Amino acid sequence: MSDPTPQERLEQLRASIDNIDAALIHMLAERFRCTQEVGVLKARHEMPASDPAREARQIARLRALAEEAHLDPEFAEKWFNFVVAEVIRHHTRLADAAE
Ligand SMILES: O=C(O)C(=O)C[C@]1(C(=O)O)C=C[C@@H](O)C=C1
Repeated sequence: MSDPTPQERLEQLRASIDNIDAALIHMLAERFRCTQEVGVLKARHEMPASDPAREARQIARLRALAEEAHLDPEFAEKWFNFVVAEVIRHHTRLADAAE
């Protein structure tokens, strides 16, 4: 079989990107389902919304995984901090509603 044209190769790659983006959305939704339950638990038991020690451990772990996977560890850390900021916002809202 002949090599794909540049346009065909672009379309093949975009089909893979579409699948990866869909998987990421589903994984993020699953993560937020878990953190939502964590938020309810924390609000009910008056636990602090954030846990900086847990975050530090997770950042170290994710940076190491990123390096192994040839992904920029700075990017991995930024992604984690971005997601955690949103989680803490949700936790805080739940705690305020429980007061
Ligand atoms: O593990 C927790 O205690 C959470 O609330 C979850 C989570 C996270 O999204 O990974 C969010 C906030 C905390 O500071 C630490 C971790």
